[in-house]
Amino acid sequence: MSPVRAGLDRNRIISRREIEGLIAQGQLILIVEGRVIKADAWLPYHPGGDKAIRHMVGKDATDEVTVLHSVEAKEKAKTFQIGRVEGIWKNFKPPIQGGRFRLPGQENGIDIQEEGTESSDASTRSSSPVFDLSGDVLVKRHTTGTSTPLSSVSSEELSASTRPSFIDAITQKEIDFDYAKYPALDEATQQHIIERYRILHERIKAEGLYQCNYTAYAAEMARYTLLFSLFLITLRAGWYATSGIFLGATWHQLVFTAHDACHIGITHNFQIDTGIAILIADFIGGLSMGWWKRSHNVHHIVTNSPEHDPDIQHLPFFAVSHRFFDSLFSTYHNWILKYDSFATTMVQMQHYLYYPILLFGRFNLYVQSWMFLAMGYSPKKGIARWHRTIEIIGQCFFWYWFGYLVVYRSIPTAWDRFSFIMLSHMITAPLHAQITLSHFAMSTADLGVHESFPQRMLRTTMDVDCPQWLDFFHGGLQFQAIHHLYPRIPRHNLRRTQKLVQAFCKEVDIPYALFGFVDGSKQVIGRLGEVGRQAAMLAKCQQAIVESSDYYMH
Ligand code: HEM
Repeated sequence: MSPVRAGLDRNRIISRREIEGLIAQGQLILIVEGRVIKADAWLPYHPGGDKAIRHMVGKDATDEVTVLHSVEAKEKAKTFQIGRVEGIWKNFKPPIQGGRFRLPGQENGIDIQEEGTESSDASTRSSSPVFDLSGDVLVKRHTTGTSTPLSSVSSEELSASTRPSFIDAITQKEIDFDYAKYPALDEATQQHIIERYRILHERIKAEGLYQCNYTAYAAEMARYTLLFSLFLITLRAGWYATSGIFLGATWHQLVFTAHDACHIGITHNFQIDTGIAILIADFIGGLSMGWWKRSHNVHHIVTNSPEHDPDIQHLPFFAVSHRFFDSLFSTYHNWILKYDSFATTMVQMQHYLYYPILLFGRFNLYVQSWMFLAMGYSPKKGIARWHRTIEIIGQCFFWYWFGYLVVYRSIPTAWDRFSFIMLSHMITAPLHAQITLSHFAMSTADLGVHESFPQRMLRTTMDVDCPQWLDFFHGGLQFQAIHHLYPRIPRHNLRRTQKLVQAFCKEVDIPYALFGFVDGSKQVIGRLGEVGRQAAMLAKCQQAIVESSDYYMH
């Protein structure tokens, strides 16, 4: 890797137009604390993956880079500095998100894209529908308030109407989120939020909240050891179903520590924490730490964005926004999330299928892990280059002890093996519920590139209220909003940090979403039900169109 070339004046002021030109040429330019960073040479080495950087191109990435990195990593980013910018940087929309940029000398033609995606829930709300449903009948609504049944609409008008106009009609009234509750997106307001957020970060550091509570981890270890021992004892005793439950409970609990370690939130040493994460995820759990990091890092940066966040891309089973009806292109998977007839059927029933599907969530994670390792997505250079090899060894180890020694050798009958496998995997379902709970009911709108990082995190993430003695069950994931604001704070300090964040939210007037587990679950089921209802209406509309075309054709 060659950082920036020798003799370059790193403090040269680079104009906005010049930066636009560099990005148009395909360079990975981002801004960190007024420094212009060119990350091209670093990309193959980056432990955070390529997409994390690509989503920051053209943007001020100061807050994302600060909270996702160690101090040393942030210092390293400075070695890729090619210049500086003056004043407050106005974000471009990154190319990966559809931003368009003019090459040098290409002054006319394409407009600078700096306002962000317009295909949001918010923009959908503002467009006026042409068609609507009156009961089960598709009608054309007139501005006068009257409506005409579909059978009276001319065939030209029907064929001219596009699919999105139906989606608009259907989703017009179903938008759940009250955006007026959030601060305005003008520069002064957002800068104020950013300023207070950074001050809060300094306070968090000063109060020692980044220091890991190792005693709390000793208690965690004792719990894991107890659960794992109970799994072995009951297995030995021939109580296979009970044994499966204890193994599942061990996995369920261990995942929380893997999550902490993946965020380098235990020792804060990249290699040690990654080693802990690989031990738990691959060797003990059979899941790929690298797969999880790759998707989770992106999730932290583009939280709840239907096109970009893999954590809400669950078609054909779930759609948390009507925008999925448009068969979106996933920039994470690099494929189209097809909203086909199977998805149409599943999404209409998604609020009933939510919990049953979650029971099988862990099986999906194996598939994702193997795909990740087979594709060789881990960085091949730099500090993370050894991950893939050790993860493949971990997978072999897991299938040896779990698949061969436990399931094949220790359990005698096919039925006992089946019930052991199902129970051990299904018992981890609360974890999947917990992960989805924090985001599924929250906003999925794209409010553009001028929304600050803290506001976006708080708009897209909810916390779960629970008594302190139950913290072990939620494993820190109940403080998801706090965690999204400061992902590397050790888990056992999140409850203390919550108080500070609540005060910050009051100060900057951003609502802090906090629900009990039951209420939060109701919110999620409600959202899934609402989108499911929209899916049913869309299906009816499409059916009506097909029937009316037949009518006109004959
Ligand atoms: C040239 C610029 C960059 C450099 C030199 C850099 C360097 C590093 C390094 C050394 C690590 C290892 C963990 C650590 O020590 O903290 C890391 C991890 C990470 N980086 Fe960057 N980074 C850069 C840009 C970015 C950007 C723009 C983002 C997106 C916001 C990003 C997101 C991440 C994430 C999410 C991780 C965690 C990786 C993991 O899963 O362990 N990085 N980066």
